[in-house]
Amino acid sequence: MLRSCAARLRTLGAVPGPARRSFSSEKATQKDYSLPNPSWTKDIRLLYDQFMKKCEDGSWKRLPSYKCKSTQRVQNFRNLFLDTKFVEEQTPKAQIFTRSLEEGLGFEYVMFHNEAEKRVVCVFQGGPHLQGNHGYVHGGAIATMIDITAGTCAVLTGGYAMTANLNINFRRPIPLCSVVVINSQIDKIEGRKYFISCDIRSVDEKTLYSEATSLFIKLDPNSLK
Ligand SMILES: CCCCCCCC(=O)SCCNC(=O)CCNC(=O)[C@H](O)C(C)(C)COP(=O)(O)OP(=O)(O)OC[C@H]1O[C@@H](n2cnc3c(N)ncnc32)[C@H](O)[C@@H]1OP(=O)(O)O
Repeated sequence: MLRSCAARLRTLGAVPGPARRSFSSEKATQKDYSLPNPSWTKDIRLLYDQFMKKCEDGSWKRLPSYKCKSTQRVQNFRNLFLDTKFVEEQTPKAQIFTRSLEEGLGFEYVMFHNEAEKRVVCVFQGGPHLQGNHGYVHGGAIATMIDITAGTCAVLTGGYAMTANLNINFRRPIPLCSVVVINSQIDKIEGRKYFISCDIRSVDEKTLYSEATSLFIKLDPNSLK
């Protein structure tokens, strides 16, 4: 399975080689990583197209994704919650964890948000550098994807929030390089507490790979002090 996966990535030019073009850090920060790239398989492209169709009436929105964010929301977060010295010294080097691997080798995904339904759906293709057991995606990588999908749902609904609790049942192993759909939904909001459930299914929805419940706490200015 891994060999065919690597061969496919080589054919597509996604495996880095000595002659591979490297982006300057400035360009890398501006590239939207949630758009199709040559490492995307037929399945992820198909789902991408289906969700883009759903975006046409405005009920769903594709969420752009960058290695480093410099939006107003991020600036405000830094001002509210981070020490100035830390921001100056550390944040220029910072990158979003799930965008830190080479194209096609790690986390390939695109998220869509439905504001009315308080849902975020993530279409995810786990590349060969996410291996845990042979041929399968590492549980930590699965947890990461559940966390950012549910976290995005919390943040888009309520503002700055952090994971306080995450419970996952891993039902079936996810084959490396396959495509799965992560569906997250806000179940309940109690004050600053956002209870979000999540499941991961195969493209045909027949296989349930994982299910999770989570608690996100909306940050207040004293949360991180
Ligand atoms: C778009 C971006 C997507 C990002 C997705 C990625 C998200 C992450 O990776 S976050 C990283 C992992 N998480 C962390 O590091 C968070 C560490 N924890 C913390 O900093 C704090 O505990 C924090 C911020 C969650 C809550 O602190 P604080 O704001 O002071 O809230 P606190 O007063 O303790 O609790 C608020 C309420 O939540 C409850 N609560 C807090 N933690 C828990 C918990 N683990 N389980 C159950 N209840 C909890 C409290 O009991 C309290 O309830 P009540 O109001 O009824 O008394």
